[in-house]
Amino acid sequence: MYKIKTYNKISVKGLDRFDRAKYEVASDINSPDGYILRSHKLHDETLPESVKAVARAGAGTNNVPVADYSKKGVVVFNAPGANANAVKELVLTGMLLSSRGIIRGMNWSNSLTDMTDAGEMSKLMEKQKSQFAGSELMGKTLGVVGLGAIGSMVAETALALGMNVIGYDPALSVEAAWRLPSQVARAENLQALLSRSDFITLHVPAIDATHHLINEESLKSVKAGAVLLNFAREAIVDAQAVVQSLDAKKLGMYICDFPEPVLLNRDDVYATPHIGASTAEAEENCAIMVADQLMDYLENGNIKNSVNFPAVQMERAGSDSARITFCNDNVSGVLGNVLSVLADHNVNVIDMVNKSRGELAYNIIDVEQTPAADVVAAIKAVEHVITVRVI
Ligand SMILES: NC(=O)c1ccc[n+]([C@@H]2O[C@H](COP(=O)([O-])OP(=O)(O)OC[C@H]3O[C@@H](n4cnc5c(N)ncnc54)[C@H](O)[C@@H]3O)[C@@H](O)[C@H]2O)c1
Ligand SMILES: O=C(O)[C@H](O)COP(=O)(O)O
Repeated sequence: MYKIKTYNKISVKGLDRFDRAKYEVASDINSPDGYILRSHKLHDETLPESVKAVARAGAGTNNVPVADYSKKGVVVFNAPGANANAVKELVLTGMLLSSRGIIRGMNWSNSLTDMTDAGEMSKLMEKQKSQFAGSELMGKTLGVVGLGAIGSMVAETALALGMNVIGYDPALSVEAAWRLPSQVARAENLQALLSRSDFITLHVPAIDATHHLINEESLKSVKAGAVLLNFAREAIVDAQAVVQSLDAKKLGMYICDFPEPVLLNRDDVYATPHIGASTAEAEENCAIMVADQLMDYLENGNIKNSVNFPAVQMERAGSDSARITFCNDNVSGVLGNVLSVLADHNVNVIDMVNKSRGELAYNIIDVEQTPAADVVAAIKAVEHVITVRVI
């Protein structure tokens, strides 16, 4: 029986993927084999030794101490792209809200509670409406910082609305580059993007390199009146610097998914409470994706969409074969030494795969018979081996 501990509200559609004959799934569980979570922060928690994998039902993994878990051989999964459409739609909403007098206009309408005559109200409205006039998105320039799953979708939608789109992404993957519409112009650097954009939208992960990417210095480059949208992470933007720029009438508006005390009750800030991925569809997509990935890892050792381990998949060699998986420091000789252990114990290898990523290597070895406990112990004792499983 595998045990899965859940944190946060995980879609039932995802949890229902776990066959309850093989899995116990609960928020309160001892010695779990795996976690499924959303934004719950794991940095200050002790990880039980039983945990083999952590599945983040979402995109950002900055709430997981990934480097620390890598050293322990714990696989961290996420759900790339599974909530991208939800975020894209909210970014689009933010752009529309910031360019038209929607919120101020609605607030004004709702303030007319003393009026009882519809005709009078209509007359007043026609007289006052010019103060809520806005501008159109068509023809404006959108700068997209980070052109991954969300950034590329936002870029595509903006193009469809008749906007000009420029993008900046120094770490763009080949796969993401293929996805990108050819009309997206490339900005050489962040400053060039900021100086040309009417709207700037951020879609980068929260990592050291992106901490306060938008700060007092970078805000000097924005066009007067530009709108900044941050549906990525709080840490990417220095909110204090944003407020100063807004007060100086440099930045026009700040639309974000991360309220901070300094941002509250301002007409030029709209801050939603981290609801970018909070749609039924996105929650389902994410939960289903990570549940499937977690099960395939626990039952077969296969790894897909991990943020710290290489992608590794291998068909089972046969129904009566056994599978050994192990991860190790990515140094030479470890696989050879493990194979020597198997040879010394007359364990015949049928098929195997070995892949590495950064400082880690991961291996799946199918063997003719289930290895005895002393064989597993001998593999574990090989220098640089971190974890071993027989499944
Ligand atoms: N508000 C929400 O609810 C919500 C929902 C989903 C994702 N997010 C956040 O959005 C982020 C992006 O999500 P995604 O699904 O598009 O991820 P992704 O991994 O598909 O894309 C991120 C992109 O950022 C690029 N990048 C990395 N460092 C960069 C830098 N310094 N400058 C410019 N580009 C850089 C990468 O190359 C990649 O193309 C997530 O990491 C998460 O923090 C927030
Ligand atoms: O990185 C993400 O996927 C989002 O920030 C969503 O977070 P949530 O799952 O807590 O809504």
